[in-house]
Amino acid sequence: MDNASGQRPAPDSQLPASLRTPLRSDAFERSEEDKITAISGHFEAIMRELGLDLTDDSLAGTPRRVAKMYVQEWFKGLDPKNRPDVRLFENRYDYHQLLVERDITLFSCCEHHFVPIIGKAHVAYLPADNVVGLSKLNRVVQYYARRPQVQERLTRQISEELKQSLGTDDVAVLIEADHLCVMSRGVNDTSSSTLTSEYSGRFASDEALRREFLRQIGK
Ligand SMILES: Nc1nc2c(ncn2[C@@H]2O[C@H](COP(=O)(O)OP(=O)(O)OP(=O)(O)O)[C@@H](O)[C@H]2O)c(=O)[nH]1
Ligand SMILES: [Zn+2]
Repeated sequence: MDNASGQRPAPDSQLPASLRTPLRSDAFERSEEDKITAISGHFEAIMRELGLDLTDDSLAGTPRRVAKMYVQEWFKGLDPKNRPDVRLFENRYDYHQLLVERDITLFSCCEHHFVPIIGKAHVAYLPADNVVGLSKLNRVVQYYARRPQVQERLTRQISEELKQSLGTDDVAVLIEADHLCVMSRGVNDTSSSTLTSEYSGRFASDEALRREFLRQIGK
């Protein structure tokens, strides 16, 4: 998504500085293929250091598989070219009540341990002059999730993007997620989960609206 001058937008320039994912200014100067080749070499070094035999036919392709997974799947939301184009439609039907998109699949990666964060996002808004194509809500969640993340920043990035794209402050975001860094290592707690929320506009000021949102997502 290059701008009119043919330049790639700076990463996260649509967000306030405090909400941007920390990225260097040269983050996207190298091609995807160059990144995959370099990461593949680094991952091969990790495997060698662990003592694994890379001539084994099952392990031989792993460094490149991991590198492709990082660049093209797990972390594709770092690259501004993958930011979804949020299509709006004129609100001809005058629908101004709560719209909730619940149970959006969320797959992210803990930026402290590089292991998965798995959960659900629930988003809602009050349509004003425009309504949004529903799938774009899922796409916004996925774009910001597919990065090294902490759940708090992810929640606020989604909220900020939706407010800007939908042209309204009346937005709610709630994320419930399991952190594999908590479940599979460290405290090894497999029953706890983490809930974060961001309420803006009328969701912040109107408790009944907030309760209705929570009721609709089964909370
Ligand atoms: N606030 C927040 N913390 C997170 C998130 N994901 C992981 N963490 C925490 O990040 C912290 C990193 O703390 P450290 O003490 O540096 O790391 P650690 O020694 O691996 O910590 P333990 O997990 O307690 O073993 C841990 O407490 C993690 O649970 C997140 O999304 N938000
Ligand atoms: Zn972690």
